[in-house]
Amino acid sequence: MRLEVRGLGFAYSSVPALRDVTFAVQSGEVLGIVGPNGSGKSTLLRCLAKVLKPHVGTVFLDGKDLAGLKGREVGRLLGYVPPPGSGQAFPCTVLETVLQGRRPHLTWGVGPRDLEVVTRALAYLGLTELAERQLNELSSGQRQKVLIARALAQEPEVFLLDEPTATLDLRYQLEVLALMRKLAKEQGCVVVMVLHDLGLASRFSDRLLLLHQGSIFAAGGAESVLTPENLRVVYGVEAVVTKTPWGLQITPVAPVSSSEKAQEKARVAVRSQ
Ligand SMILES: Nc1ncnc2c1ncn2[C@@H]1O[C@H](COP(=O)(O)OP(=O)(O)OP(=O)(O)O)[C@@H](O)[C@H]1O
Repeated sequence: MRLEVRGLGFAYSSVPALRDVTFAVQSGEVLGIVGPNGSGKSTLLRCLAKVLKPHVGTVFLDGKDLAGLKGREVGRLLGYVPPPGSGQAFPCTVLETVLQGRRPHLTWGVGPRDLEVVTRALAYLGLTELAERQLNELSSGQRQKVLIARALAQEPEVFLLDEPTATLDLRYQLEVLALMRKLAKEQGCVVVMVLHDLGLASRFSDRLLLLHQGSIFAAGGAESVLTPENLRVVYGVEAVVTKTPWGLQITPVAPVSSSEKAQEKARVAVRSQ
């Protein structure tokens, strides 16, 4: 599987949110998307998930234009986990919600293999005991786990996860991100995930895409993307970046004043010419 994005652009009404975004992710790779609030991360993921239609540019899945794929086919290929707090909790139980993940695979109703996949997904996220509970009776972290379990049950080739760990406790942050790496490395899935935690992003991603005002500001390995210089320009913070055996540790020290930020931007622009 190869997910390729060429010249993608999107605007809400006439306000641009993404400009000329181009990248590709191969089978077995984990791509982390990072960037400050409003930089376009969720919009990009929603374009990849076919929730939004890009105004320009194309998303290809193994060379096929995503725009031309039918719902069922998209459901078998793409597993999308929306960001925490988006959308409403429907009047469904946990089990019913996770079973929805099997829908693109069903022909004659739910079979033993579907139940096996769903049972495994529930167990993996520690949800077995909550299977009969209504979704709207859960905590936000528990609800997030249900949506991740639903994507697992879908057994897609591409996982698109928007802040999957934002509401999870420490253990499940690690469990979910380690599982995504395992699915990429052992089953050849493509994993694209938006993460605000730059330390976790550096640890669990093969490559990072740093978005700034709707465009790709930097792309590549964590050490080349999460430099103090890039963090200063894009996030507007002075930060100390330390290499650890568990990825990079980013310590924000102080905000950069707007005049310093403008000067730094100009310096970077001159250097990149
Ligand atoms: N439904 C919408 N209508 C109008 N503008 C929107 C809408 N959703 C997002 N935007 C705007 O599009 C831009 C990109 O938003 P997006 O949600 O993609 O950013 P993000 O990087 O995911 O931010 P965050 O880290 O805060 O989740 C922002 O300027 C935002 O205000």
